Amino acid sequence: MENVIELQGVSKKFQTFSIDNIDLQIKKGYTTGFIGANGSGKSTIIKLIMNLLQPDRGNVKVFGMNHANHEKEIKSRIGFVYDSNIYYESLNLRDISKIVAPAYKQWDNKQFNKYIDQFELPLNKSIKSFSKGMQMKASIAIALSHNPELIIMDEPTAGLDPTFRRELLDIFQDVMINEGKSIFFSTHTTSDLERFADYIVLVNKGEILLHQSLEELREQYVLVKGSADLLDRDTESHFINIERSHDTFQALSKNVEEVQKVFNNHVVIEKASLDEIMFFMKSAHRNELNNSNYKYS
Ligand SMILES: Nc1ncnc2c1ncn2[C@@H]1O[C@H](COP(=O)(O)OP(=O)(O)OP(=O)(O)O)[C@@H](O)[C@H]1O
Repeated sequence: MENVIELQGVSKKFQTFSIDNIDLQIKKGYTTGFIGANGSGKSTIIKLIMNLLQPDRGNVKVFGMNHANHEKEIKSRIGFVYDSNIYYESLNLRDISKIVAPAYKQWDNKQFNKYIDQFELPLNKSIKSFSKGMQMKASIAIALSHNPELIIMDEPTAGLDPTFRRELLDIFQDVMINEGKSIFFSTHTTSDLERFADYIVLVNKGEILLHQSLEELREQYVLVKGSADLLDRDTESHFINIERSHDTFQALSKNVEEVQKVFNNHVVIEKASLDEIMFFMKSAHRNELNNSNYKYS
């Protein structure tokens, strides 16, 4: 299967944070949701993909090309929505569209005006008078109006009200029906992903903890709830991570058959939500870092 984004052995070190030797392949024609706690490295990885940051080591390819030799072509084929306003604040949308349009061979002014109408944005007011949600809508309208093959977004639904968020997801779904397009976006709103992502990438402390199809995640991961006295060294080994309260526990497992065999019907087994998978894997990773013998997958 063809990849639109490929990171090979990519490392980037800041003073207090580092990404160390990561590999990541994002498949063409699918929506991939990028999740992880605050400060886990999502924006940094997106900036590396967009060449807004350069890796200390490793290789970043988009559409099979390196930025060093093909930056213009790569950027012209990407619709990029960044988590803060990258346009001049004193300009209005009419001015911005005039500046942006010539940069893209495929700019579609009719489509742009359609989005501006649909998103109820004013063309003549300066961007600085826009609310955060309006700024995000403006970025999305611009990103979608040059017929990009790949849409990369850093928290596009942040600051948007639930009604518009829903509308926007429908727009992205429409865009995806157009064969061959790919979406890669970071979010903290996992319910959005449960509705329309094909693949999920989970990052924690600059490491990719998980990259799987949403369908597989739904099938494999279960949340197990039971009485704490069922736990001992052997039974605990069937879990990725366990959260204990006084006399009960909740735990994440990837192997429902094993759990059923070990605990019979003494535990309750439910499908794990993305939030639960994220929570338990993140703390399993923390335990693993504290105790290098612990293995969570
Ligand atoms: N230019 C920089 N210089 C130094 N440190 C940086 C720089 N950019 C990011 N960091 C640090 O890298 C870490 C990861 O930040 P990043 O913005 O990638 O996280 P994130 O997962 O996008 O977070 P959030 O969900 O809160 O937006 C943070 O600790 C941040 O302070």
